[in-house]
Amino acid sequence: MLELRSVTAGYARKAPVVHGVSLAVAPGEAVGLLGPSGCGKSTLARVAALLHRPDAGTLVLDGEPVRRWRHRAPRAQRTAVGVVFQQPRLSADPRLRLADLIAEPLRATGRREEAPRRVPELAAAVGLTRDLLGRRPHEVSDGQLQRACLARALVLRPRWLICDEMTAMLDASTTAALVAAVEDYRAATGAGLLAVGHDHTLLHRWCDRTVHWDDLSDAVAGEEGLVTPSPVTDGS
Ligand SMILES: Nc1ncnc2c1ncn2[C@@H]1O[C@H](COP(=O)(O)OP(=O)(O)OP(=O)(O)O)[C@@H](O)[C@H]1O
Repeated sequence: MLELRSVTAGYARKAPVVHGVSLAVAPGEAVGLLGPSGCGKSTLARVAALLHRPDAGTLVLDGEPVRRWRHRAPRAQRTAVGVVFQQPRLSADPRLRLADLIAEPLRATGRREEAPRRVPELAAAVGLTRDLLGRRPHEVSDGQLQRACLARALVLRPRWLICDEMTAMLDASTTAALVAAVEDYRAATGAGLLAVGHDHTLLHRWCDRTVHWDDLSDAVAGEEGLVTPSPVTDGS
């Protein structure tokens, strides 16, 4: 399970943007998270991806509470989660050719020898042709770069995938191709998915269930006795 338990998070201790939010994704399950702009979905997605330490509450990955975040997180936890953001240009090193961008996590985890096999495999899975793999981000379209970012997110075979508005800036055919690539990956590996977005129609079609931001806070769930807040104890 990927469990967010009573998570409070934000950018200033005294003014959190996420207040006591709980959400669980089961292995193999696809959960869509809907909510208005600015409510805190991306912040919660970053907590789930171990990129943002919550002020309170717990992230539990496959039964293990996460105690350290970002580069301090244990490698096994860090690599269990793949993440794709809305704007590929903000998350892609402009100096890297797409092939190297896809292979980046392999190099970072000492597995660079897998790149010659994994990069072409993933390029085919996300619909990137060979010539595009030799180009740098400024030489490809947003859709092509997002395909490479999805391939990068999958290269370590994560058990959990977080797609934060992955297709928000893409046309219908690229959206369909990326969703199909995620679903093929999930069918092959049993990975769970948290897909964040605004597009009700897409998320309803894509996911096993969708949840709305307004229904996630403990103030709502607590009425049913579902959650107990627990403090973050360690790490940053
Ligand atoms: N790095 C940051 N520093 C300070 N405040 C931030 C930062 N990132 C986001 N915020 C603020 O936190 C709040 C929640 O932002 P977040 O991006 O999580 O919302 P969202 O629901 O994902 O919005 P959208 O759907 O528009 O992407 C917003 O008020 C935003 O201005």
